[in-house]
Amino acid sequence: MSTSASDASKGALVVTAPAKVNLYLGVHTQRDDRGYHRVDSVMAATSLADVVTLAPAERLTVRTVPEADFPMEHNTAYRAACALGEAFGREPSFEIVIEKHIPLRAGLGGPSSDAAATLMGLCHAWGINPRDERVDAIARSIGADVPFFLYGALAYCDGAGDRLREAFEPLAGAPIVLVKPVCAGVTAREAYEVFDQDPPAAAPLEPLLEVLRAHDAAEVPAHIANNLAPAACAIAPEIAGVVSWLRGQDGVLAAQVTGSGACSFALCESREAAEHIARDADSKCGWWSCAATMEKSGLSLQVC
Ligand SMILES: C[C@@](CO)(OP(=O)(O)O)[C@H](O)COP(=O)(O)OP(=O)(O)OC[C@H]1O[C@@H](n2ccc(N)nc2=O)[C@H](O)[C@@H]1O
Ligand SMILES: Nc1ncnc2c1ncn2[C@@H]1O[C@H](COP(=O)(O)OP(=O)(O)O)[C@@H](O)[C@H]1O
Repeated sequence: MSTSASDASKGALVVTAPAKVNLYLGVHTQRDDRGYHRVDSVMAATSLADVVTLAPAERLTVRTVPEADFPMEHNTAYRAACALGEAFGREPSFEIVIEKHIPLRAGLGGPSSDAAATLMGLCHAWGINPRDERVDAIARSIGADVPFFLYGALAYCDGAGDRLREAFEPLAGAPIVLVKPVCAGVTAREAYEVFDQDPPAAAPLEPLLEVLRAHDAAEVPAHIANNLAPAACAIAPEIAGVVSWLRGQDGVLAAQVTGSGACSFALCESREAAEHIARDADSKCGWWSCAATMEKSGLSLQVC
């Protein structure tokens, strides 16, 4: 008989793994040694989250609920556990169960957040400082966005998007709505490939950084930008329809594709507006949607 996520949580570590939105994404044409693009990325953790439970077991297993359409060995949580075990000479003998709430191929950073949650859980179990530079190196080897989730809730990262440049006081509680059209989704790899065919210039970054340094929430919507969005829309044209629909809704301050899509987000005037838009996106358009807020912290760990 298979165990449910709640059975597996007894005597375990439970890590809340938030989704992110890119308040700003500026992709540049320069690449690093791995072929990764240089990016400027401002990411914010949200209240939408996966739940990653790690329970001691005879061997490493990773299971998602609902079940994933790809092998366990490809799961970022599995790869993170193997890499950390190898680096620190430990056997990652844990049953890891990921309750998935963050949609796949959405630009919401689910795979990265799950990997970061796994690293945080194992660091706790093994008495490793998550700020250890070996942990940071493993994080960025799993995915460019993984370090962000280990850093906090609102941060500017550069390099491949994997190097913390500046952390800001979070815009905690700011209402947002997430909307994803019905489509197969967009992977980061596909979006960067299409970007290379005709790279649009990045929007100015500094105005948003200044507004975040001043914690001037009212000015944030004016500076939301993403020059990977045209590539995402070329791959899944439904995304452009979602963004323009969001921009036409009452109570929307700004709307943009998050990361490589296929999800978009809108900053809203109020929670009521975000909830109303989420309901309409679902009932009138048949899209996946979620009213959420920006979070005051990133990953959070509980010992059960
Ligand atoms: C686009 C962004 C924006 O935050 O996120 P998502 O939309 O995926 O959430 C990130 O740059 C994605 O980060 P992440 O999803 O961790 O990417 P990875 O798994 O490391 O990389 C997947 C593939 O994307 C491309 N890639 C990624 C990052 C980068 N700076 N340049 C790239 O060219 C590479 O082809 C790489 O093989
Ligand atoms: N824990 C995980 N959660 C979701 N997807 C994962 C996970 N581990 C690996 N993947 C793989 O990552 C792919 C999505 O990657 P990507 O598009 O870069 O992420 P995002 O959802 O942030 O846009 C999925 O199609 C899946 O094959």
